[in-house]
Amino acid sequence: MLEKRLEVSAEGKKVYDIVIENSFSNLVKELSALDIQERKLCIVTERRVASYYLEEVKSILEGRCAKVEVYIFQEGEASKNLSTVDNLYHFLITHEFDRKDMLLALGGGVTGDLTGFAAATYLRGIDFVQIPTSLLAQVDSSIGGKTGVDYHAYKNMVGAFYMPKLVYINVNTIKTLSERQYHSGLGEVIKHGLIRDRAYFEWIKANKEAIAERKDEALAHMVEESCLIKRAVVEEDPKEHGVRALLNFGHTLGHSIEKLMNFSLTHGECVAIGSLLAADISSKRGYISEQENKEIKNIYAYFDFPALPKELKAKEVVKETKHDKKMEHGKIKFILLDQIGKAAIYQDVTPEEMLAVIEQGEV
Ligand SMILES: NC(=O)c1ccc[n+]([C@@H]2O[C@H](COP(=O)([O-])OP(=O)(O)OC[C@H]3O[C@@H](n4cnc5c(N)ncnc54)[C@H](O)[C@@H]3O)[C@@H](O)[C@H]2O)c1
Ligand SMILES: O=C(O)C(=O)C[C@@H](O)[C@H](O)[C@H](O)COP(=O)(O)O
Ligand SMILES: [Zn+2]
Repeated sequence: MLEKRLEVSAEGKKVYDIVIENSFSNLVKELSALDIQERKLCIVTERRVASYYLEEVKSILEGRCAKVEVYIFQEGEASKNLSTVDNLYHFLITHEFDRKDMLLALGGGVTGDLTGFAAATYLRGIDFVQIPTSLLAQVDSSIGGKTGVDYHAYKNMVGAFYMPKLVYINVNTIKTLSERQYHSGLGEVIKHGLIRDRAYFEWIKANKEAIAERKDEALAHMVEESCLIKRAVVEEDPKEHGVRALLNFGHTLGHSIEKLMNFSLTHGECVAIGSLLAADISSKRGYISEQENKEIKNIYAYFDFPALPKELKAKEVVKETKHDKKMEHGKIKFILLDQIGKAAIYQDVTPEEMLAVIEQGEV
């Protein structure tokens, strides 16, 4: 039985727990600590996740709170927009949700991001809980309070920093993910090793078969280690004034590709492509060695990440980076690797450097 608890603090005070288990058995106990007895709960989820987990989660909550409502939307990044949030607001209003009620985000990063944003803004803020079911959401998006939606395909353009009251992870839900979506989550997992923790990167390399086979021990270790890394960064810099930008490694070009491909590639796949390109720039600058760059390429190759789509025009990919949220006074804050396990922010990466690594066609 897996039972881990990581406290997430801000300014020295605990804000919420990340509970890592391998079932939903303790979900009610954890929610009861948030006084759900008198509160209405709205499970926000999407069709695919609902087909796997809604009945189980709903049935264990029924009778434990004032009422359980369910709001279901169409799965996929194309739903992460204001229109879905608008429909959710309408649902909450017509079902008379008030400030004491609570939203539960049951699903991947799309569900967590949009539910968190609705919670941040509905009635100027109601409580919400993250119940992440994808690997990506368990290791990354459910932690740290970045909530939001895409706006006309511009990634996460509208949002708020808004903390959940609890992150409840059932690691076993990873088992029902498609191969593609599982690998997508590994895009963020490898990022954690690259930016912050060489030993974790080495562990990923040494355990790649167990990771690929989704062995219980490998999943438990990977989710916990990534949560520890993400927690450390967001505790240090909750609102991305500094070090939190390192979590954006691979995202400057990754988000451009995600938008230009109209979400036909997943977020994690685009982050992986963006990470390989950022590693190439780091290598060309002599920050990491060719050998280190090869090690990075090998691990992404092992997990079969897609190549940069041929139909993309390098100039358009670079142009799109102008909409990055890390832009300051017209200068992009680009994350490069000083070494494996150590990333840094650079404000002098030129469009030509980005063009060169895209056009060299090695990714
Ligand atoms: N807020 C943050 O800090 C943060 C961090 C990283 C990514 N994100 C955002 O997260 C999103 C990507 O998250 P994602 O990859 O989870 O996407 P997602 O929510 O679309 O889930 C991916 C796919 O997996 C399916 N799925 C989810 N859980 C499942 C399960 N247990 N079994 C079977 N299928 C399951 C979903 O139906 C969907 O088709 C992007 O929008 C990205 O921008 C946010
Ligand atoms: O938590 C963070 O901070 C991150 O940057 C994590 C990223 O993996 C995530 O994709 C995030 O949503 C990107 O943020 P954005 O501010 O670039 O939209
Ligand atoms: Zn990401």
